[in-house]
Amino acid sequence: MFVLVNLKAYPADPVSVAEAAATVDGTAGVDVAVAPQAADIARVAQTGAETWAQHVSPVSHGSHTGSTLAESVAANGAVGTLINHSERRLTLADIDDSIAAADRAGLETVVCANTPEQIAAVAALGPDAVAVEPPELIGTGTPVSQADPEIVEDAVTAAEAVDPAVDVYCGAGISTGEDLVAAEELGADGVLLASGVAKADDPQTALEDLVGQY
Ligand SMILES: O=C[C@H](O)COP(=O)(O)O
Repeated sequence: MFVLVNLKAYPADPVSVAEAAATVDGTAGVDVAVAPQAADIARVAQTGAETWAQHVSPVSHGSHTGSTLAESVAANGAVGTLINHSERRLTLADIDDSIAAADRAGLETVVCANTPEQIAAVAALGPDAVAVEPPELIGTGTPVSQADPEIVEDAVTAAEAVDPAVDVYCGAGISTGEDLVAAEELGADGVLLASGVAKADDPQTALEDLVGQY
């Protein structure tokens, strides 16, 4: 089971969370990675935690002020990237170009989508994985696996029909080991989570509990 902890723009200390993630990584068959702000990628990667970008721009080297270059995040230690997170939406053409940019840089790709229909569309673009997240549940603490289990099952079916090689993750409101088990039982290969760890009083304990309860 893969767990990607997205730190978004929360004020949690990215290095402390990464150190905690590195400590629990691999426990009970759970692989834990951290996606910090782009500016924090290098120091997060230096902790030894598996480090991801939250976004890469659909561009290569050139005149693209303000971009997040896939080659740059890879050079600073990221091994993968989210694309089209619900809070960083892209056009379908830009999703395609961001996947191409990530592929050029050797980054793994997880493309997010809101619905099973969108999951089918982005799975056709050849990412390593897709992630379904109902926006209305993000940050609520109500796990998608409880509030809308059908969307996870339908996303798994939709991705499988397009490309069985594409892994399927789910996210929104996930914070406990029980949520991980529920996601897995719905067919997910992993989860995205954020507030359950980044906004916890003690992110290390939150991660230890998450993995310990799985
Ligand atoms: O990338 C993570 C997701 O948007 C889930 O966020 P959440 O765990 O705060 O609901």
